[in-house]
Amino acid sequence: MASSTVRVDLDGKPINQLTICMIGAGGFIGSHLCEKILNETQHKILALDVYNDKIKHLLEPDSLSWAGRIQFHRINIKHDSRLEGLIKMSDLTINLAAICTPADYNTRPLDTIYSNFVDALPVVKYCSENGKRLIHFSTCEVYGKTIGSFLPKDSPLRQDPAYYMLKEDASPCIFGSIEKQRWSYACAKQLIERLVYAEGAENGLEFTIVRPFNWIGPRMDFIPGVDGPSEGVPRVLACFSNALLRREPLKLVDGGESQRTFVYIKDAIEAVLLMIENPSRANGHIFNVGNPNNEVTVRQLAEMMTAVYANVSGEPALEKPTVDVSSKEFYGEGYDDSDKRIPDMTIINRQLGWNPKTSLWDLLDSTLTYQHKTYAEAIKKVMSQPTTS
Ligand SMILES: NC(=O)c1ccc[n+]([C@@H]2O[C@H](COP(=O)([O-])OP(=O)(O)OC[C@H]3O[C@@H](n4cnc5c(N)ncnc54)[C@H](O)[C@@H]3O)[C@@H](O)[C@H]2O)c1
Ligand SMILES: O=C(O)[C@H]1O[C@H](OP(=O)(O)OP(=O)(O)OC[C@H]2O[C@@H](n3ccc(=O)[nH]c3=O)[C@H](O)[C@@H]2O)[C@H](O)[C@@H](O)[C@@H]1O
Repeated sequence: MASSTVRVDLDGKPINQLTICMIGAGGFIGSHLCEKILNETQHKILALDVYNDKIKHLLEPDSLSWAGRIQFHRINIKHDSRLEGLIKMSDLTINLAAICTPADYNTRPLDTIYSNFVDALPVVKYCSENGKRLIHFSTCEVYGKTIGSFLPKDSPLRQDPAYYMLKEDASPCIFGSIEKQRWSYACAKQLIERLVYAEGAENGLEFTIVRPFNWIGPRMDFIPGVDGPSEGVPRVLACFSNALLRREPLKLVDGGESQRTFVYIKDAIEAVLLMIENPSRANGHIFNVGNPNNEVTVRQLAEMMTAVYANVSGEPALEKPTVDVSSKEFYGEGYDDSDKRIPDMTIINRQLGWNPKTSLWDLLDSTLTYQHKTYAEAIKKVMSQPTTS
C-alpha cells in the first residue's frame, strides 16, 4: 500500500507527485519498476509497451488501490504518433525499450541497431524539445572487454583493478571487430549515450543514463516452449532455469569462463527510484548499477544454480549437470563476449548513497523458487506431449 505520509528526497526536501512516461514498462525491469512506484510512492505511470503480460497484475482489477495511477498504452515507438503527446504530458520519461538478448545481436543485427539507436532518437528529441527529463537505459556492455583481457593470460597485471574495474567517467569502450556482430547492441547503446550526452551539453536536456550490470530476478525473459518461442534463446538466467526445469544439462558457452557480476532486480530498482526522486543528484550523470560482490564465472553460476535448484525443487542434481558448447554452435557466427564486468561504485555511492544488499545465493534462491512455482507444472505438461518430428 503506498504510504500517504509526505516522502522526502536525500536532501530532506518533499517529493512532489510525478507523472512518469515509462517506455518498455511491460518488460522485466519495467514490471518491477512499476510495482515499486505504485506500492511505495504516489507517482503516476503512463506505461507504454507492445506487450503487458508482465504488468497485467498491476492493471486489473479496476479496484486496485493504485488503479487511477497507472495507464497502459499499447504503443510501438517505432511508428506511433501518440508518443510525443505522452512525453509532453509527463514530468519524466524513462526509456527501457530495446532488443536486449545476446542471441539477437549477431543474428538480427539490423533490428538490434534500429531498436537500440534509431528508435530511441525520437524519445530523446521529444524530451529535449519539450524540456522534459529523461532517464535512458543503456548497458554495462558499452564497456565491452576489459583492458586486462588483452594482456598475456599469465600477466600479474590482470589482477590489477586498473586493468578491469569499469568506471563511468574513465573506462574506454572496447569492442571486437565489425565481423563480430555481437557488438551491434553495445555500439548502438554507446552512440545513443553520446547523443543523449550531447543533447545535455548543447541543448540543456536533463538526463540520467543507467548502465545495468546483469540485473536478474523473477519475470526475466521467458521459458522457451512455455511463455516464449521453443527455439528462442533468452539470457543466461532463463536458459539455465529452462535446463533445470527440464532436467537437462546446463550449456556452458566456450566452457563458461566469462565472468559476470549479478545484482538482484529488487536492489537495482531501489537505485532507479533514487534517481527518479533526486533529480538534482542524478541529472547529468551516468550510473553503473550492479553488485561487485557477486562475481562468478558462468560455470560457477551454473554450479550455484544447480545446487540452489536441488534445494528448491527437492530433486537431486543430474550426474552431469553441465555440458560445454561452442559459441558458434550456441549463438552462431559473429559472437564475441565480455570477459569481466565489475562496476566501479564510486559515483553512485557519492551521488545517491546506494549499495546493493542481496547475495548471489539469496537472489538465486528467491528467483528459482519463483521459477519452480511458476513453470514446473507447465514444463511437465509440455514434456509429456509427443514431440512433433
Ligand atoms: N536486465 C538487465 O540486466 C539489463 C542489463 C543491461 C541493460 N538493460 C537494458 O534495460 C532495458 C530494459 O531491459 P529488460 O531486461 O527489462 O528487457 P525486456 O526485454 O524485458 O524489456 C524491454 C521492453 O521493451 C519493449 N519494447 C521493445 N521495443 C519496443 C518498441 N519499439 N516500442 C515499445 N516497446 C518496446 C519490449 O516489449 C519489452 O517489454 C533495455 O534497454 C536493456 O538494454 C537491461
Ligand atoms: O544484463 C546485462 O547487463 C547485459 O548483459 C546481457 O549480456 P550477457 O550478460 O552476455 O547475456 P547473457 O545471455 O545473460 O549471457 C551471460 C553469459 O552466459 C553465457 N551463457 C548464456 C546462456 C547459456 O545457456 N549458457 C551460457 O554459457 C553467455 O555466453 C555469456 O557469457 C545482455 O546483453 C543485456 O541484457 C544486457 O545488456
